[in-house]
Amino acid sequence: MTVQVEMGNASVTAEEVGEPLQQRAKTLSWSQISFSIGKAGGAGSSILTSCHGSAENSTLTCIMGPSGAGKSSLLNVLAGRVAHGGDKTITGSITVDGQPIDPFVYRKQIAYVMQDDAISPTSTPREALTFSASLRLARGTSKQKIKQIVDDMLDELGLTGCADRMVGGGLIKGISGGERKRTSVGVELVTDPSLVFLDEPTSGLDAYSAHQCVSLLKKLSSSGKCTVLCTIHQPSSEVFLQFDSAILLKSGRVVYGGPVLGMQKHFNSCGYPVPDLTNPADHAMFTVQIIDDTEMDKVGLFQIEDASKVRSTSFEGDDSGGIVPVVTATFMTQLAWLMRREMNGLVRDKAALIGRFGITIFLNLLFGLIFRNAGNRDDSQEGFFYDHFGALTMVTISSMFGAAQPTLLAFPEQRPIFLREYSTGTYSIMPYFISKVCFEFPLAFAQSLVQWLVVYWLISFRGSFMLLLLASFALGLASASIAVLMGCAVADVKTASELLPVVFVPQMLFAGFFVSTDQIPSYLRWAQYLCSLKYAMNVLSIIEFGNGACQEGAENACKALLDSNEIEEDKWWVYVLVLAALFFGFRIIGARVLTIKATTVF
Ligand SMILES: Nc1ncnc2c1ncn2[C@@H]1O[C@H](COP(=O)(O)OP(=O)(O)OP(=O)(O)O)[C@@H](O)[C@H]1O
Repeated sequence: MTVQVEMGNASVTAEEVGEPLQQRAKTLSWSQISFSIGKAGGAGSSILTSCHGSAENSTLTCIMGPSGAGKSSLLNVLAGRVAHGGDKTITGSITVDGQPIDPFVYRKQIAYVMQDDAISPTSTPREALTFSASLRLARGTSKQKIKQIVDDMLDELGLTGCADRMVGGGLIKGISGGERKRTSVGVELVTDPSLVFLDEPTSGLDAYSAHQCVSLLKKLSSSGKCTVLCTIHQPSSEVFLQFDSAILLKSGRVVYGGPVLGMQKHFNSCGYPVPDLTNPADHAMFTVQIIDDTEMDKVGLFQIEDASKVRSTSFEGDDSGGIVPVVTATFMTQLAWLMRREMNGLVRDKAALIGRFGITIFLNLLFGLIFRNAGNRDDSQEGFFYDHFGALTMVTISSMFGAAQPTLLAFPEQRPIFLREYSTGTYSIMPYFISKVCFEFPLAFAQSLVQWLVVYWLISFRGSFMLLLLASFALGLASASIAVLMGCAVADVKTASELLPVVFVPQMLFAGFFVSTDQIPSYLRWAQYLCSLKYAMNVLSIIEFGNGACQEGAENACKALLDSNEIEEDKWWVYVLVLAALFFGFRIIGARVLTIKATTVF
């Protein structure tokens, strides 16, 4: 069957778009929704208690209430984005157009726009929407159709003027906050959802942009394409009156649920009338915060669900433990789109690129000038030998930080984007990591090449240029893997930066720079097996001080250096294998950490 639907100015068929476009705006109702954390019935464990309400077909509904009232929790429970199981208990009944649903099963049909705009800063709104549509619409949707859908959506969201400017974020200048929010909405809407949920869509926007944002949601819902439900903090009266319905929560209970114009009547009838010329939303928010729950019960301010409308429990959570995304696009399509985005990110974030190579050149020039000719002096003299070793040490340490630091600083910024996209089934973990590695390899190689071009002849290293370059390239990749794991595990750049010394400084202790391995207490020596710097240093020491490169007359010093750090020349390949294992091992653990996080992200 072909279903004809309107998409902005264009008319497309369900078959052409490839999505089940018979999904039109739907009515979502819920009854007796309770959500608790901790042992059932335990004190203070209840977050939502017997909540009821509905978001009627083609309407705009807001969930409001004081901070901690349970707005986001209710939205997440309705969206199936909070996992039942473990210490979380969710019960109640949810229906879509009268049919009971399990939100865990239904969640893919609900577009969910998170509070923070997790969009790639180097993408343009057009690219962000095209990326989402290409990976989330059904396979076989033609490029032409996707272009049409994206163009229409940009037009509808008022983004045509900035469609080809970068979204921006961090140090990258981009479109305004309101435009970014609309882009986030568009990224979800291109999948043609019948229910759209937004968590605090106006947060961080000025009064005008907040009004514009809600106007847009109103336009979307009243067009009949979708039903919109969002949480909101303290709306102005202009914003409040744009909503069709409001649900007011306090302490996880419903104070009011119904048409916005009925809220005033509810407060009037309970003895707390809205004064003239007062925003009813402000009055409601102030009133529920100054009256305690016992008094609210007494005066009937908490709305009890009409007994005739109470539905028996239709789900009790499936104890699925989290979201298991279903990816629509093929592996190659995912990889191609991710690679394209990585490429754009690399080329467009010029500051990051200049910083990375600029710092590498500056530091290595400094080492080169300080240790000038250190490799050509008489290594049989202890002082000269240690200058030579010191030069190798400094260059190696800078290799490690040079590769790890940019990754560590960039990854926490990309993490929320991954979590959003992975949890909505945009792509799976494998193409994501492959696309990252594909760009990291040439970048890390180029960085090592620049480094050794600067220092090799200035310091007069004795080992083979190519081998020294390859060893520090391997170190760069392995160190970046540790940074990826840290970036996967922590939520923000600040925490990542604070953790940097904890992870990398101990590596220097085990690498034999300051204390030889045989001096480290045996019960701590195991830690060296996790240190990429240690194994890279083993390889680099063999290349620079091993049999082939050691100066005549300095053989004893070279041998003592290798022996004291337990470096065996014929085991160089073992050290290379350990570096490869660390490279893969840390990345696999990082991927696992991220996917676990994505299943419980809400
Ligand atoms: N995973 C959780 N573990 C423990 N407590 C939680 C969890 N999620 C929510 N809560 C608690 O439930 C209550 C409601 O939280 P929720 O985030 O839903 O409130 P909110 O109304 O959206 O607040 P805000 O407007 O400040 O975002 C809060 O007291 C919060 O601390």
